Amino acid sequence: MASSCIKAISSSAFTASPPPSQTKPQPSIPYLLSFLHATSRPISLKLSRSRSHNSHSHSFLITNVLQKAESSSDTYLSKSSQLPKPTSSDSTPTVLVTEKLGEAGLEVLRGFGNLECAYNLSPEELCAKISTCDALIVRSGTKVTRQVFEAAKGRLKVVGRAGVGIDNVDLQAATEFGCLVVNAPTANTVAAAEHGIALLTAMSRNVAQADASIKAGKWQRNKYVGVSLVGKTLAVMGFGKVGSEVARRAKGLGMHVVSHDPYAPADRARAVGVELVSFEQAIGTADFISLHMPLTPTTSKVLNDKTFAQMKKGVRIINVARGGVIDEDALVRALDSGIVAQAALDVFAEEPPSKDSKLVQHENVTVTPHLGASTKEAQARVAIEIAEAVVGALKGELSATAVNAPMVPPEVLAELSPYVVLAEKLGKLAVQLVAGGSGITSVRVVYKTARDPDDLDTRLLRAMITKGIIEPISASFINLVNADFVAKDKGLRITEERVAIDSSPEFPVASIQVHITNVESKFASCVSKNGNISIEGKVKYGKPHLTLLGSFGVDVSLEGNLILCRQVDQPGMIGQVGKILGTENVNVNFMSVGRTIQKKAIMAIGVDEEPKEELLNKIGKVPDIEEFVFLKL
Ligand SMILES: NC(=O)c1ccc[n+]([C@@H]2O[C@H](COP(=O)([O-])OP(=O)(O)OC[C@H]3O[C@@H](n4cnc5c(N)ncnc54)[C@H](O)[C@@H]3O)[C@@H](O)[C@H]2O)c1
Ligand SMILES: O=C(O)[C@H](O)COP(=O)(O)O
Repeated sequence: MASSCIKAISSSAFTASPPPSQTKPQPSIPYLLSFLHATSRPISLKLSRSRSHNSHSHSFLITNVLQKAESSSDTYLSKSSQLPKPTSSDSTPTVLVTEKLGEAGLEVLRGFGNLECAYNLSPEELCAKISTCDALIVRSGTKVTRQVFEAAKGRLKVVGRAGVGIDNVDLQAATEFGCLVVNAPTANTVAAAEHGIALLTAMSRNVAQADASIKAGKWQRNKYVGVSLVGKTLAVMGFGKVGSEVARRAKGLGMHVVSHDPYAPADRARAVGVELVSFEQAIGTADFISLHMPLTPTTSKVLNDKTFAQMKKGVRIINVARGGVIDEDALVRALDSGIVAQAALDVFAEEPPSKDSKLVQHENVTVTPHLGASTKEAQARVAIEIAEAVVGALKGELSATAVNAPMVPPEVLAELSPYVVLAEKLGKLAVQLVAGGSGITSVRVVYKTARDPDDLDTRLLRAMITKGIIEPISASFINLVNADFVAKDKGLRITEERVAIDSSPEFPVASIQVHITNVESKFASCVSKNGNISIEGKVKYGKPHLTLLGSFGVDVSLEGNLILCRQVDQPGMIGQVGKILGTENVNVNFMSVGRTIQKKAIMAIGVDEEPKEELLNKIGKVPDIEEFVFLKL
């Protein structure tokens, strides 16, 4: 039974991590140190202060006292060069850089240990070399696969991605092999936004085509008449770091800017003079569409035959996000039919694209080879940021830009592990209940527990709720280290409360509640009396269960996918829905009907596979089903 004692754990969770560019060394954490340095001998270190190339901050560089003299030179290798013999003594860390990195970052690395720059390595060459390296720094062109981690034989401790997207790093394998992955999430934002604007303006005035024509000896003034930007509508799809910077700049060009981002706070958009609209409204009204969402299962091929057909004839598309958000074959068809007048693309589903790609060769398409982050300034910032993050990680410091890491002592992790799964699922579920267009800014988490505050470390649970909420809608990867930083960056405030209950403290938490405040829901039944989206979960028999949805008590195992229906509480409802699922061969793994409130009930159905849209439509048409929602877990 809940006692009346409610103790606020933190009113704001966002005091821990400054932005990466201002990050100073954090106090070392013993278990992280042992995690990172499990296989190496202790290093004698001294701290030296150096001016960072980022004019806002100073940084501490680490110099190895014992090895400095012999490790100051680096080795540049090309693909054809002989692979080097191992360069490090046991105690001097070796950092391998496999793609062009700014000189300022290389300088930081030289000051730390052995530096090797070996560009254009084949996968085999990378695997052959990696067992001599403690850290690896890559950009988007190097695939850091499971084979690389296997070949590292436990020596590789850190992978640094000099940029945002880490789709080229096998995170699961990195984690399995105990290798920390860090990135530089903000350093190239402006560069990517500027490239988006460069493509927008170049495309609208046929700059690339006219340039090629004149170089081919032609003078085609009539052929390359362009279109004006002023007064035209630009739809920014994804109002995150890059999207909001593009919007700001497009406003300066006199464009009318709307944005679709189901998860962006409306006030942040309003501050830039941008209206958040639905997906259909955005693509249906735009003269130009600029893509800035991450590549996730939800955004994969989000521009396809069906969505191109909803666009204004003659629309123009810009993509500096990820190639996979467009169905490239469908784009060729849309270009051929004239629905899309022009496209300007920096990114491709496969990079580099094949030489005879119809899309690349299309006369109405302008392409660049993934240059979004490639300005001198951005590359200098990225290089310093990633070099400092890698050096910090090799020293065992917490990193604000870590994207994976077992940061909790194993015994605590073992005890919390079912609650960790529950926390992530609750976050994932809650975010899917938010109606598009209403940004999430405030989340309240309530833990019912019999434990003393000192015996319950909620950082991991909070991080997992944050992960569940943010990861499905963002390019960000969340863990204990970066959860608060990312949440703050996205304008999401998470507060925690502990409700003391009078029972055995054997289990860390009796239940976890997640309340999302000030949003609209796409499933009214999950809104509690105080107007919040409210859900509660418990661990039962070691498995996560949903136990409360708004004011309805339910009991549903959080596995597979979930269909929630609100219905009139009367016999025969389960049979009707079950029959529809059965006819379509959808396997129901559980079903539960929630408590009756004013002759209403909630039916929760767990299904293994994702039902087709037609099937869901059929459920929606069952008489006396008042609302329903499908949720992916
Ligand atoms: N071309 C380049 O060189 C280059 C450089 C930097 C970033 N990028 C790419 O640009 C993209 C954006 O990067 P960012 O740093 O702005 O990331 P971000 O996480 O700051 O922003 C992504 C935004 O997309 C929104 N979003 C998620 N799902 C959506 C959906 N279904 N519809 C609409 N919006 C959705 C999120 O709410 C978020 O606001 C990423 O794919 C990144 O990899 C490319
Ligand atoms: O994700 C990123 O940061 C960009 O796509 C840039 O990639 P790059 O480092 O290969 O230029």
